[in-house]
Amino acid sequence: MTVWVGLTGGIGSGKSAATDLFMQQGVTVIDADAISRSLTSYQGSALPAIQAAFGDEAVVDGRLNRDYVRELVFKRPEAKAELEAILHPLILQTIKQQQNTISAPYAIVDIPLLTELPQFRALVDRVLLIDSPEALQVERVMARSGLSREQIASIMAQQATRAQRLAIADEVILNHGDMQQLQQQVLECHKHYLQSFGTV
Ligand SMILES: CC(C)(COP(=O)(O)OP(=O)(O)OC[C@H]1O[C@@H](n2cnc3c(N)ncnc32)[C@H](O)[C@@H]1O)[C@@H](O)C(=O)NCCC(=O)NCCS
Ligand SMILES: Nc1ncnc2c1ncn2[C@@H]1O[C@H](COP(=O)(O)OP(=O)(O)OP(=O)(O)O)[C@@H](O)[C@H]1O
Repeated sequence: MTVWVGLTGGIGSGKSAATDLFMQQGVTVIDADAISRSLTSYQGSALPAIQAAFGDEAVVDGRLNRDYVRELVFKRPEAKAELEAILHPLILQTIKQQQNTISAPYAIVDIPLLTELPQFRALVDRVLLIDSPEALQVERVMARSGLSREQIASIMAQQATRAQRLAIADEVILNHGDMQQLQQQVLECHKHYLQSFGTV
């Protein structure tokens, strides 16, 4: 029986950086965000419903017009709820299908909105939080993407707070240093999971 670790954290907290490091140790990672992207990539199965809900501008050249939809959903909570009602059941179903193909002492599901969405919590046995000071989240996302400080703030306002995430976490990696410090914490956490759940 695989022990499922739900890895979560806010925008720019370092989830991808941490999952890359777990994968380097041979740990299997299911990525909810990658599933969401494949559902909305070229001819993705969620696109007809999204086009029906948001209009022709939402789908361009057979794929999701992410700039257009991002503007809509992070400005209007009812639009966000509508997009989530289309995507989340499909993401949930795909994660379950992928979980059924994996056998390991432990494996990870990277779910950015684990704190916000109880239906996703049911997929995992424990929660690993990648925690980062909010100011650092903003700096990292600004350095990585073309998003403005205001756009990042409006996304963060719609995500759980640090305190809410800490309240559901079984393990916490505080990602406030350099990559080497993150790597060291990932290795310690991996060792702890292997000691607790068996060897890979
Ligand atoms: C709104 C969309 C089109 C924007 O796409 P874009 O490529 O610009 O951004 P990206 O997906 O990288 O998300 C940017 C940041 O917003 C956060 N975010 C994404 N969706 C949500 C949401 N529903 N609620 C709160 N934060 C969200 C992400 O965690 C990320 O940190 C896209 O995020 C989307 O389809 N979201 C709905 C699906 C979803 O809920 N995914 C999140 C976890 S499975
Ligand atoms: N400890 C660190 N030291 C230096 N840079 C880091 C560190 N952790 C993460 N970063 C950088 O910060 C940015 C955000 O990290 P990452 O993409 O892993 O976050 P994320 O939580 O997956 O973000 P999102 O929710 O937006 O997908 C990336 O450019 C990453 O390389």
